[in-house]
Amino acid sequence: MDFLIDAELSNSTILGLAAASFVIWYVVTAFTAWYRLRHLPGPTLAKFSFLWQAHTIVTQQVSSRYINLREYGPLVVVAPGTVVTNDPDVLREISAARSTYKRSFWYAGAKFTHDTDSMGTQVDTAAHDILKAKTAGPYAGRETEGGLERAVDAQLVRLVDLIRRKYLSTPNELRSIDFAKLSRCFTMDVISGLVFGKPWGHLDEGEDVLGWIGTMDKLLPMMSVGLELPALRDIMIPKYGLLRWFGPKTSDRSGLGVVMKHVNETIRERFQNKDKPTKDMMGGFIRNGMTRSECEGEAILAVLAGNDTTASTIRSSMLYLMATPHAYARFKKEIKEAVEQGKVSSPITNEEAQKLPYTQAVMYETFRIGNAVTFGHYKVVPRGGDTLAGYYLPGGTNIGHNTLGLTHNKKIFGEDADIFRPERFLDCRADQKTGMMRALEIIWGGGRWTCAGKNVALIELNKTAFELMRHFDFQVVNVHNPVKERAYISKLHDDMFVRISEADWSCI
Ligand code: HEM
Repeated sequence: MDFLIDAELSNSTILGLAAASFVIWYVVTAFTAWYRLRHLPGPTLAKFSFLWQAHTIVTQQVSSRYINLREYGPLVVVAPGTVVTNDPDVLREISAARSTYKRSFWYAGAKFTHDTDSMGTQVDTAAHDILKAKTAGPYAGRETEGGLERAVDAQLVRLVDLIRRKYLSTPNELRSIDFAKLSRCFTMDVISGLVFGKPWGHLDEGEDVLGWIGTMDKLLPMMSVGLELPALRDIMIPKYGLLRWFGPKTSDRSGLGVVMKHVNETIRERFQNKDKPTKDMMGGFIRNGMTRSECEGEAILAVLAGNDTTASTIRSSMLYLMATPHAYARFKKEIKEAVEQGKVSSPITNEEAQKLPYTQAVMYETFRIGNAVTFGHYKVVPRGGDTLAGYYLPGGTNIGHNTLGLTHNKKIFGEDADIFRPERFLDCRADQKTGMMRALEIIWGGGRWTCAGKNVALIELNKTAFELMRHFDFQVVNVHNPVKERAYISKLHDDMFVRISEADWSCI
């Protein structure tokens, strides 16, 4: 009996000791984190705890809170040992070609499988650079039949055709369509067509054929919280972490596993038929010596990074145009004149689009205010520390993009930075325009970390709004709730119902 009481006592003593150790550990680490960055501004809770970020994401306050961080200045503490900036010069400096900043472990948190790293999740700089070099040609369109532009054009033609077939409204019939989904179908077929030479078929009938869209809607919120909490990353990502047991698998009946299975089977066939080279990105990856597992990782990354980012910007362009009558009319007028004067092909070429001032202003204003990326992409301050924007940052500090803050930075974009006004790129001094363009440029990341799909995205953005407005007119169906937006590490949209009708030029 005495023996049992002793055992109970010692068990509760052990529990008590463990709890006390945890509290001491937490207090010491929280104090140390605060002490190291005590000279920097930021929300008080964020200086001691990751709760500020977790709360921001879970309560859907990413957009408002990250934009309002501008009140604190260029560098703001958002979590222990973690700073974000809305200053494009700081971002340019840390990502410059010769910079010694490395990626933080945050990037590894975006892994879907424990044993595959892609260029997007690889935190070792040398290993990242090797993958970047092997994928550079394919991403530049050097391996694509007819080049990147022809591949985008093919999907644009299918998008216009799908709208004519299924979604065109007339005075006698309202065919309301969720443009949030339609825009994702378009970018999904662009990227799958580029990677595999044949689109997955989202634009055949406007359906989420592999279930990717629905899966990402569920996964992104969890992924966004997981990325920001180091403790969670530490139990998920390592070799024997939870991802190994609970991550998506090709044997799954739904979700990401289904897409992975499809991707992996296509790649297996490619490797079995290596003697029959193909003119697409995957063919290029294989010719550049990438292993099967590397090809699998890069294919999923391309779909992940290349789908909703661009789709989100495209639907923002349509939404902001519909909500801004003068911009809608002015854009239409430029389209009408360009077509009548024979200045543009069908579809418009990238080069032609770049010569149309208002088309460019709409594109850049949408890229600014409707950008899909919000914050993150942390790099680590090298040992010895660094001084940025006048603040000393100790070595080991994570510093990341506050893209929302940057795109709403009033010092760069003007006092009315919170509204959509394409004219800001036209009615301004040359130096102001240069400042705005330089700020937008770093949204893609800089140096070795620059977005690999930037050229693809810019081609899509240059053409899509122009072609849609050339053929059709758009109207918001639900004016009280035009769209449901959720912001995580990137933005998600649902229920953006629009009425699309044949373009009516009589009032332009
Ligand atoms: C509006 C559209 C897009 C935006 C705003 C965007 C933005 C970004 C950003 C901020 C990064 C990370 C930079 C960093 O780590 O510092 C990135 C990386 C990446 N993006 Fe994009 N992106 C877009 C479209 C695309 C498209 C269409 C593709 C594919 C065709 C793509 C493929 C990638 C890849 C593969 C990476 C990883 C690059 C690396 O690890 O070096 N992105 N993108």
